[in-house]
Parts: sequence; C-alpha cells; structure tokens
Amino acid sequence: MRSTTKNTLLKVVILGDGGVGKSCLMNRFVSNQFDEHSFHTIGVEFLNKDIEIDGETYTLQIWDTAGQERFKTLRTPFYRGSDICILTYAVDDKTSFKNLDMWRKEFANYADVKENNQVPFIVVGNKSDVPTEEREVSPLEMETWCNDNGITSCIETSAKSASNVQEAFKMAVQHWLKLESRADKSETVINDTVDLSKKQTENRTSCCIGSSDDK
Ligand SMILES: Nc1nc2c(ncn2[C@@H]2O[C@H](COP(=O)(O)OP(=O)(O)OP(=O)(O)O)[C@@H](O)[C@H]2O)c(=O)[nH]1
Repeated sequence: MRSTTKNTLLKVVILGDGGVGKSCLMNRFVSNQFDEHSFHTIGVEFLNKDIEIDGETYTLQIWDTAGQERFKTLRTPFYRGSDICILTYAVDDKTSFKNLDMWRKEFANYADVKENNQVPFIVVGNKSDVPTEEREVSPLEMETWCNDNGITSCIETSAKSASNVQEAFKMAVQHWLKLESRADKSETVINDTVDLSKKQTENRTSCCIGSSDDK
C-alpha cells in the first residue's frame, strides 16, 4: 500500500462518451472554470490538483480522455497504472448511460485489471443542471446500474453550476481508500498464512531430525 502519511499521488482517469462533459468536470475541479463551448479532446490531457481528506493531502493526476470512438487507440495506452476510474455519462443522454458498460470493459481490458472488483470505479452522471424535461436518466436508474455492476459509489454532478464536482473527486479518493484498506487486510491474511507455513516447515524439519535421531 502507498503511504498516506505524505503526499499521495493518485492517477485518475475520466472515461465516457464524447460530449458528456469530462473536460468540463476536470476544468471545474482544477480551475473552477466552465467553458460553454468546450472542444472535443483529441487523445488525452492531464492536470494535477491537490485535495485534502481527513488531514491527508492527495495529489490527483487527472487524465481527461477523448470519448469519441475514432480516438480509441490514442486514449487506451494511458489506462495502465490508474488508481481510480471515473465512468461518466450525461443525464440528458441515455446512450451515454448505456455505454457505461462498454467503458467499464474497455478500461478493465487496457488497464490490465485482473479482477473487476479491485478496480476503483465510480460513476458520475454529469449535466444535472438540465431542465427536468430534458433528462433521460434518473438517479434511481444510475443507482440500479451501479448495484447490478458492483459499483458502490455514484453521484450526479454539474460542471456548469459546479454542483457536486468537488464531492465527486473526494468520493473517488474515499472509494480508493476503502479498496486500499481492504487490500491491506487481505495482505495481512496472506502474510499470516506465509508465516504459519514457515513454522510448519520448521516443525517438519525438526520432526525429521528428531526421527533420524531416534534411529
Ligand atoms: N448543461 C451542461 N452542459 C455541460 C456540462 N458539462 C459540460 N457541458 C457542455 O457539454 C459540452 C461537452 O463538454 P466537454 O467537457 O467538452 O465533453 P467531453 O466529455 O470532454 O467530450 P470529448 O472531449 O469529446 O470526449 C460542452 O458544450 C460543455 O459546455 C454540465 O454540467 N451542464
């Protein structure tokens, strides 16, 4: 496990369909700015931003990826080594919500993740500021999809109004911390097992010595 007593660097990758607001989320979080006419990202871009949680400072290295299909080969090499993956859709775009499954699989595949439940995915439904009549995905649908896919952290945000943007990145780090503490516990169990087997080997050796002494 990484030490959290000093500044911890976490690689965060934001995935989702083109136009859901990934760049705007990153810019709102890092610079507190919003661009009404944000251009499509080509490949990837990254920015760093510190966040403090429970007295510890985490430097988030945030990778904003190009959501358009034609940029797939440009973005996928950057998934490896990610600590957190933010799966993003827009609440006024049902297709972007349906594509979350595709994004989850693409990440797991190119980040070379062995077990799905070890990936710190969180789900973000952006553009929560849109009028109700333009909504195509409800918070309940988001929660149901997350439950069905074993994802425990999800949140609706608006990069435009700044609603829940800080909270989303904080939630991402907290989720990572939870997984890290679980990994720590299982490491302890593995270490215990190793220790026990070491003792058994020693016992067996002394037993054999004992038996040869008997002869
Ligand atoms: N209403 C509203 N519009 C938003 C919000 N976030 C982003 N937008 C708009 O959505 C459009 C696309 O935003 P981007 O941040 O460029 O989307 P993206 O996901 O990075 O797109 P790609 O780079 O193509 O993958 C822009 O016109 C933004 O102004 C939001 O929270 N609310």
